[in-house]
Amino acid sequence: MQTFTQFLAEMSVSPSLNQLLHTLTKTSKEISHAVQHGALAGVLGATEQENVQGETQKKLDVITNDMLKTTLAEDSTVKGIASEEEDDVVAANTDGEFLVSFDPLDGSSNIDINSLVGTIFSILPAKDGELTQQQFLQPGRNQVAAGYVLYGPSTMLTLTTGNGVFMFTLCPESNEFMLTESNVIIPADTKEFAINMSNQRFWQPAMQNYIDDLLKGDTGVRGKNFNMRWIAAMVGDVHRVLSRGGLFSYPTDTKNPAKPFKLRLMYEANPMALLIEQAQGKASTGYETILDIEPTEIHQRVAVILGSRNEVDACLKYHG
Ligand SMILES: O=P(O)(O)OC[C@H]1O[C@](O)(COP(=O)(O)O)[C@@H](O)[C@@H]1O
Ligand SMILES: [Mg+2]
Ligand SMILES: [Mg+2]
Repeated sequence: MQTFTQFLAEMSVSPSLNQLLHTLTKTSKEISHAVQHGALAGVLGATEQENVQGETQKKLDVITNDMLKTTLAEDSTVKGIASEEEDDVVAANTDGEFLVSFDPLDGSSNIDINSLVGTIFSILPAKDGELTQQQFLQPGRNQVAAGYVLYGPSTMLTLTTGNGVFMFTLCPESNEFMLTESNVIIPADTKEFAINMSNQRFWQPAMQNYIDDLLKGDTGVRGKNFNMRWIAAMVGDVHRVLSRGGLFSYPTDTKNPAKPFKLRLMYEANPMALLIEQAQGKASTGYETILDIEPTEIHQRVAVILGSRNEVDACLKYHG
């Protein structure tokens, strides 16, 4: 079984990307350790603060954000950082080649119930000149690498550098990520979907009609029964889709008219969309391919429909 270091050498990624990916994985091992200690370390529960998006920060949101921010700022390949938990972009090294966007702890509402959480990251090429938000506003198609680390029964890293999707499992004895799945391919068809059904009445008619037909099962136009799963952590739901297929969606809704979308483009939708496309799946907003969106703001939100390509196409037909 290959170690992560051996894998990167074989993939012949550039020395700078190799260095950055090692920084990210090293920090993720430390996060995994912090998450595992949970209540023992007194890191569960909320802080008194809100992030720029008006969400109450969990203690571990702040701790994991600081861990990644510190190690990435010390990495000479990193020019700037954008995080869910930072109002603005953070400058690192003037000559750095990369911009790193991340969700330090995805699914953080799961942390207090000892359920799945993860770290999502996206790496973009840096441009010349001063570090501003503008540098980050590149379509997801430009990502040089993307992935996530899932802190579950095993800690797993899922990575693409644009040449397929690879999964690694953290060995508790050696503390090394070991390659456990190569060239992950999502089955084109599925009988499983993931959506927060409690928002049903707030969706657009297209999504209401699509889900209605899934629920009718073999008595409806789809002619087959579907199962439903919802982990409430995108990282967990996308990991299941990559592992056995499925459709995952957080669609447009009118629950809070000021916030029609929930998931963030730069550090949730884009990295997951790259992994999904690299595994031969599909990722759309319903009207636009996620990786082709020209971002206008680092914290912007988008509707997300992703997974098994034939099922995503079936859903898109309802969107006209
Ligand atoms: O609470 P809901 O509506 O089920 O939403 C769950 C979604 O929110 C998120 O948790 C948002 O992520 P954060 O925990 O990083 O804010 C997604 O991971 C997940 O898909
Ligand atoms: Mg998140
Ligand atoms: Mg988060």
